[in-house]
Amino acid sequence: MILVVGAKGMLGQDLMRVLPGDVRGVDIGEIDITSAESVRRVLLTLKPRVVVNAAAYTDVDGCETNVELAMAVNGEGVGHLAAVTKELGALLVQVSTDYVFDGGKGSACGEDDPVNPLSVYGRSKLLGEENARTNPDHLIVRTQWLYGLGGKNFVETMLRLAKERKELAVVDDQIGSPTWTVDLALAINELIDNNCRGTYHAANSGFCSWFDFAEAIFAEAGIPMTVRPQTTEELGRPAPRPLYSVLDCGKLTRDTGLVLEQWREALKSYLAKRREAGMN
Ligand SMILES: NC(=O)C1=CN([C@@H]2O[C@H](COP(=O)(O)OP(=O)(O)OC[C@H]3O[C@@H](n4cnc5c(N)ncnc54)[C@H](O)[C@@H]3O)[C@@H](O)[C@H]2O)C=CC1
Repeated sequence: MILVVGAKGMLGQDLMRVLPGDVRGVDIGEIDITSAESVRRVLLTLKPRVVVNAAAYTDVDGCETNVELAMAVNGEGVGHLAAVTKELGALLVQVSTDYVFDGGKGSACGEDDPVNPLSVYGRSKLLGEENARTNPDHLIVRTQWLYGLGGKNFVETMLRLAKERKELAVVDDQIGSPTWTVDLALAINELIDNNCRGTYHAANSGFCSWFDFAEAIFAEAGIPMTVRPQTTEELGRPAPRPLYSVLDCGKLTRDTGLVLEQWREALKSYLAKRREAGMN
């Protein structure tokens, strides 16, 4: 059985839809990964063959002021999962982030590039990676700029703001790859299926700035909107972000044969799914 932890989150919901076979999901209410006792109880009862951890404290700016919570969920919580999966002889799949990098390289980051997180969130996720590795049977999947049904994300924020405004300022000096949670779930499935172990990058192909992404969202959704470029400094968010954090996903392709679709194609598929689901 595959157990998805954080099954009610944005990625968790798509993992539940995409992963084949006997899949169970747990989230807050049934498990609290910050508690070693809770993790032990749930995992020893269910005895999964694979645990995919999509649970996290994902409020990047919130992490700056809630350091203890960030470390407990994103760091130590993964340690509890690693200890019990190791005891069970189960694979632990840990979802991580481009924010473990500082974005200073200026070209796509490979799995073995040096890490240097700029934010509390990035540091907490890096601790999660280190803790995941205490189970030798682990898979760490770094991804970025996620959007999906049933989650707070940039696409939904843009579409909501479009109902209130005719003009928006969007950051144009952060570069990355917008990634649809369905495509990430497919990549995680391929990695598990191909018995891959260790660290992998998985994101939709191509890259852009948040500004480019906003323009694409409005163009594909057929919404007239004036988008103005803005710098990260002008926006002034609490947590520093890497400026160039494109992930090199070549290892994923070499080891599984999978190339994730171009980000703009994925965006079109997502917008079509939203329409099918009756969202506007
Ligand atoms: N959203 C994004 O743009 C990115 C997300 N990631 C990573 O991808 C993964 C999935 O992210 P999202 O789906 O956006 O997250 P989300 O915020 O939508 O969902 C997280 C889930 O974790 C659960 N959770 C929180 N604390 C918990 C605890 N103590 N015990 C058990 N469950 C708990 C929440 O109830 C929620 O259902 C996370 O590991 C995140 O760090 C990586 C890169 C970018």
